[in-house]
Amino acid sequence: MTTIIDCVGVEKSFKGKVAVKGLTFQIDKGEVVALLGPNGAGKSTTIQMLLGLLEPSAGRITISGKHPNMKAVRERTGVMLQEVRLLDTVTVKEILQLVRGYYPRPLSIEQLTKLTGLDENSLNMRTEKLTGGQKQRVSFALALAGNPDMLFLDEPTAGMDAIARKKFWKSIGELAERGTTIIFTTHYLEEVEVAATRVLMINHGELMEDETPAMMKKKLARQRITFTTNEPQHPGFFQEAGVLDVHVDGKKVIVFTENPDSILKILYTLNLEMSDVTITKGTVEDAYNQLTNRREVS
Ligand SMILES: Nc1ncnc2c1ncn2[C@@H]1O[C@H](COP(=O)(O)OP(=O)(O)OP(=O)(O)O)[C@@H](O)[C@H]1O
Repeated sequence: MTTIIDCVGVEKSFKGKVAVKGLTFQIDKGEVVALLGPNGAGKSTTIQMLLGLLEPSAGRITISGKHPNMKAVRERTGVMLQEVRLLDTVTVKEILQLVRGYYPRPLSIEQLTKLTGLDENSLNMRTEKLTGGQKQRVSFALALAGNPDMLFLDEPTAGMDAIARKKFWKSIGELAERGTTIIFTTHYLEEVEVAATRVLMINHGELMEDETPAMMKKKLARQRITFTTNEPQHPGFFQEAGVLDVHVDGKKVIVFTENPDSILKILYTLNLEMSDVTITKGTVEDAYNQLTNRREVS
């Protein structure tokens, strides 16, 4: 594995207020990394430091051994930041051509439209006439214009409709298959399951977890056994070892456990009438909520 991003003991304070604390991680070529954390956790600040737009107050960031704002690094980097600002009075095609011109080996306009879903009609539109969704596509096309081998995406799908988001992650998948290294933030946790190979979880500016989405789910997510019964308060639901929590709502019971198979066997031995039995696997969202709640409480 080739390390591309090396972040060692990175800190950032704004007027004495700490936004990022002692971040240390390495990212290898081809990884698709989700940077997760609640509002204000320090994700955007971290991305801006990785891009060389903000200088760390302490610590060191190198990209393939170089400072992030060196030309050789910027030429290989594509960026979508939260706020989309485009030059006015030019057409989409003109702005794409302009930006392509900065790079030694840009993608063609055809490749860009294919990856981003921009159509002929929007290529000829002036940027100030674009809808929010079209602006997002242009912003994505601008990020890809230089044929980057590293992509930084800060909440790239915020404000996209469901179809646009699907198309976006399909293209990200294609880029990942070609070996593009991708770092993104999102508040849509299902996107983490679809796209990420690794999750870096940040809270209060500190790195809390560094693992795959599957590990995160396995380690943290509780699974649910849901059923309906005439005896929802039966002590057996509450007392079995391996039962983490029980919610009762009328006749409906939800048993939370990490081991649904063995708990289900035990529930059947109680000889109750149980119907509508379902097992729901934990999601990254559940895992994330548990993790955040746990940290807030502790
Ligand atoms: N330019 C700035 N000046 C002062 N404080 C800042 C600045 N940028 C960020 N902060 C503060 O640093 C902390 C981390 O902010 P950051 O934007 O990195 O969080 P985030 O995880 O990206 O949040 P969100 O999910 O809301 O985008 C917050 O307390 C924020 O108010």
